[in-house]
Amino acid sequence: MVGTTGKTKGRERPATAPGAVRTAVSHAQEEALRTAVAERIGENRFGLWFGEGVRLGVVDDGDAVEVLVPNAYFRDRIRGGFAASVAAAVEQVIGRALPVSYSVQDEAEPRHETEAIPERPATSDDRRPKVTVPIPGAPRPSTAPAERPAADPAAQPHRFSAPPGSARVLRKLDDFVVGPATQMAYAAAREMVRSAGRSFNPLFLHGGVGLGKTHMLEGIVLGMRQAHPGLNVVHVTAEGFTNGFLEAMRTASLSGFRSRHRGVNVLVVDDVHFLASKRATQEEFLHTFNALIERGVPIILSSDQHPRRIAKLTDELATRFLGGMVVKLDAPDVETRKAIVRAKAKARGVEVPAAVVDFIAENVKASVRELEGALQSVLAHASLSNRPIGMAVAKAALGETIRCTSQSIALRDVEKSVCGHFQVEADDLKSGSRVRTLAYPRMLAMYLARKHAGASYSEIGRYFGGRNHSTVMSAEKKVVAWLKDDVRSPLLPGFDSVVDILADLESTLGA
Ligand SMILES: Nc1ncnc2c1ncn2[C@@H]1O[C@H](COP(=O)(O)OP(=O)(O)OP(=O)(O)O)[C@@H](O)[C@H]1O
Repeated sequence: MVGTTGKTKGRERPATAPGAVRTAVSHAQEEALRTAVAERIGENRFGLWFGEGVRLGVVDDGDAVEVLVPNAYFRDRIRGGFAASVAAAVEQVIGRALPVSYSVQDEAEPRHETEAIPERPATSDDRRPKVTVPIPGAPRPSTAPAERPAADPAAQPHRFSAPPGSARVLRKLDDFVVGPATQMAYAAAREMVRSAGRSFNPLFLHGGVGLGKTHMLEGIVLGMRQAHPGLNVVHVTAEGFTNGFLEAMRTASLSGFRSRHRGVNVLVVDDVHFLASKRATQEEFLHTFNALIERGVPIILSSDQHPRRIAKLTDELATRFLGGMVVKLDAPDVETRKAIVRAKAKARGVEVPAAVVDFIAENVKASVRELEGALQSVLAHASLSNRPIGMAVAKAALGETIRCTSQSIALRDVEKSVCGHFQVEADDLKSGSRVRTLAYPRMLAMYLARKHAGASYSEIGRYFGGRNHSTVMSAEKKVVAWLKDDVRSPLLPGFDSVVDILADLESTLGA
């Protein structure tokens, strides 16, 4: 049995051809269509616009062709720029002209049922797309499948929930580019897969946005299925779990909800920070967690915060999350960023000159998602302007982004980041209070503002409560001294030292 809940983010190629929702699509036919389009528009453009996330399929019993794209931008660009080439390719491969429709993946109406934990109620404020994984011809099991060996695990994408955004191939651990900032998390993920939770349990991954947590969870899901084919791996988001729980309460079907979650062999939960402040769901999750841990079921969790820093998470849950292995993913260093850009370009079948790789990696630092976006932007510029991928195009594509990024690490960002981390109000941070819980964060804020916002001592003093420049200078001195002595800090639970706190704040700032 599987769950289908999740969030929408970076998409990969969908697990199932778009045509599968209307009719079984021949893989060979899709490949032929892709080749015919590529021949017409050239490999580079094809790699850019028809690579990851775009599918071509004959649908409606051979009477139409559907191009399934990841978002409206792609739809407009492909339809606007390549409709004639697609139509000609269709005529060549199918032997006659067929109408071609362009659908955005998340907007495509699912027409084929999937096996899924029916746990997501449709609510009016539910902004996330309904997630279904079409399985052409697959029988729909009415109960959780018993553990059974799979002949080819990779060929059974329906046995776990496709997460967020969904009908797409899960990302592999092998495609995760490892650097010093993620080495430990990566090793832990591999070990979790190898030992299926016997070395430690749970595994809790945390880190800032777009740093690869979901990618790693997906890699674990795939790895588990390959290494332990009989296991029932369920992958949900905390939001999905919450919605499922609320719906089960509303419809008096709690026992079904419980048996679905407590009967799994591996539970993977993304974004557990979503449980913050949700007392009843936390209570339910705690019982699920306990039941699984007692049976030795591997649990893998991700969050944007350390368990101790998830606001309003009960102590019971935080303690349990801390009971296995807690590992942080940090922002990649420049060499890793270069390796990531090279890997992403290679995956698209595009050659990017070393100077352009360096330019992107040296200037886009905040997250891997932004790095991917920057590469996409450079490739799109080159394609749309019919120019080779070079420094001129890269600068034109990213100049504005880079300018905005450096300007945006401004005082208010520092303030926001510090307030968020220490959970204090901006007004209090700027107040005259000297209590340590405010004075220490204020000093760190001043230090960061000096280091990253390029502001003068006086500007910083004025901003943080109308203080004079000497206050800022002495705050900076103090923080430098803390760093030098590697002071252990009681300031923030979950962090050992001021170095850790600052590293975390700087990664939030994208510095
Ligand atoms: N080290 C890496 N190597 C290759 N790709 C990566 C790496 N880190 C992140 N990515 C890619 O960056 C994108 C964003 O990653 P992902 O969605 O896993 O981030 P996240 O940490 O879950 O973000 P969020 O907190 O917003 O949920 C994905 O396309 C992912 O494949």
